Amino acid sequence: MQTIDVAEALKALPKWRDPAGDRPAIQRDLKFADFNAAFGFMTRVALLADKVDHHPEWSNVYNRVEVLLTTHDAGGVTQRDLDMARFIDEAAAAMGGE
Ligand SMILES: C[C@H](O)[C@H](O)[C@H]1CNC2=NC(N)=NC(=O)C2=N1
Repeated sequence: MQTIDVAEALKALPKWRDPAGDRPAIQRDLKFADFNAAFGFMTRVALLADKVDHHPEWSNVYNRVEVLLTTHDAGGVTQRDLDMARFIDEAAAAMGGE
């Protein structure tokens, strides 16, 4: 799949940033009211991720979730990451995350 320049991808995703690691990727850092809301968000995302076989790299500490998206096979950010980022933004909003 064709890769998309990270800076270009971020123009359409105001809540996301460039993690500036060793691979091209996009990242969003989220905070929820509590663990229950954070894990509810992760559950929503996990169900879609497995369905579409595109999985976030993420970590959770209590009410915080860090999500990184990249497409391993392509070695960069692709449309699949942008689609997942949009879903994540919707799921985060639904669970009161910001
Ligand atoms: C074999 C399987 O299709 C691949 O490993 C999938 C699984 N989930 C994935 N998730 C993400 N984020 N990037 C991938 O390239 C990817 N590849």
